[in-house]
Amino acid sequence: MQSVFITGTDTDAGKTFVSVLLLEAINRAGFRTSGFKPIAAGCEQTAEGLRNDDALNLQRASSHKLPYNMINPIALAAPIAPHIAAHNLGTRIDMQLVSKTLAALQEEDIDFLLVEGAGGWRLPTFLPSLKPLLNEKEHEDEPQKQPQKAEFLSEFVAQAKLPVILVVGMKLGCLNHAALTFEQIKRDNCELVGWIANQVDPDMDCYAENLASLHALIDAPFLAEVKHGQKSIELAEKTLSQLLA
Ligand SMILES: Nc1ncnc2c1ncn2[C@@H]1O[C@H](COP(=O)(O)OP(=O)(O)OP(=O)(O)O)[C@@H](O)[C@H]1O
Ligand SMILES: C[C@H](N)[C@H](N)CCCCCC(=O)O
Ligand SMILES: [Mg+2]
Repeated sequence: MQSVFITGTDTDAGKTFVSVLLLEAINRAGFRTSGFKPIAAGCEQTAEGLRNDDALNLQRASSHKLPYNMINPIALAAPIAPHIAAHNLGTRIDMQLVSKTLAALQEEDIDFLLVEGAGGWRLPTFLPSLKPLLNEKEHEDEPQKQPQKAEFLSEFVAQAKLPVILVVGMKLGCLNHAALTFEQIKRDNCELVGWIANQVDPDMDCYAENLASLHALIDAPFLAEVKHGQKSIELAEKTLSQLLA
């Protein structure tokens, strides 16, 4: 099975929009797919539990049907940075659960697992700098613990050796975001399968020049261009075999 991590130049770059089109294209080519949204912030309370739109969209677009908890193990209600949402609940993001769920998914009978990040590449999963949790006072007399270090979702991607696809949300500011993200993925020793230009802003000035500038900035294969409102994506044979290698 091939697993791929979808990152973006920012939140709202179109990771979910593009992921759904990718899953549908790979389904059409006859492969068994599943989406995975390990960490989702911004959920509705339902009778079944917390539900996130990204995870539901990925679940719907997957040809291999799995229970919600496997598609989205960390579901946080507040639509804010996930580590802050967790902190405000007096808890922290359980990355062990994320790793265990990934391992379980990789045991499933599927050809392609698409893992959608949250926000951009350097999404924090834990930061020690937030003010102490309310119940932390009880532990004041305990010996000082080891200083805690910042943790990022990109570390999980590197540890799991997930190849990465970068979705560039085509809007003003994306050149800087794309260049920084590209450079950091390389510095983190992750494999960049390629990048996708996603036209989130239908009225972007000088779209063609911005696209040409991205080609100059990102030294990785250009996989696809997704126009605003595009309903499906055609993947080149080469791209399909690269994704499913
Ligand atoms: N090519 C497109 N055409 C039309 N609408 C788009 C396109 N790409 C994204 N959008 C819309 O832009 C919004 C943000 O896209 P999306 O939710 O996919 O971003 P994201 O990167 O997944 O964000 P998050 O960090 O919350 O996961 C959504 O309303 C989505 O439907
Ligand atoms: C709530 C939002 N739609 C995303 N799910 C989370 C975006 C987190 C961004 C964190 C940050 O880099 O500032
Ligand atoms: Mg999304």
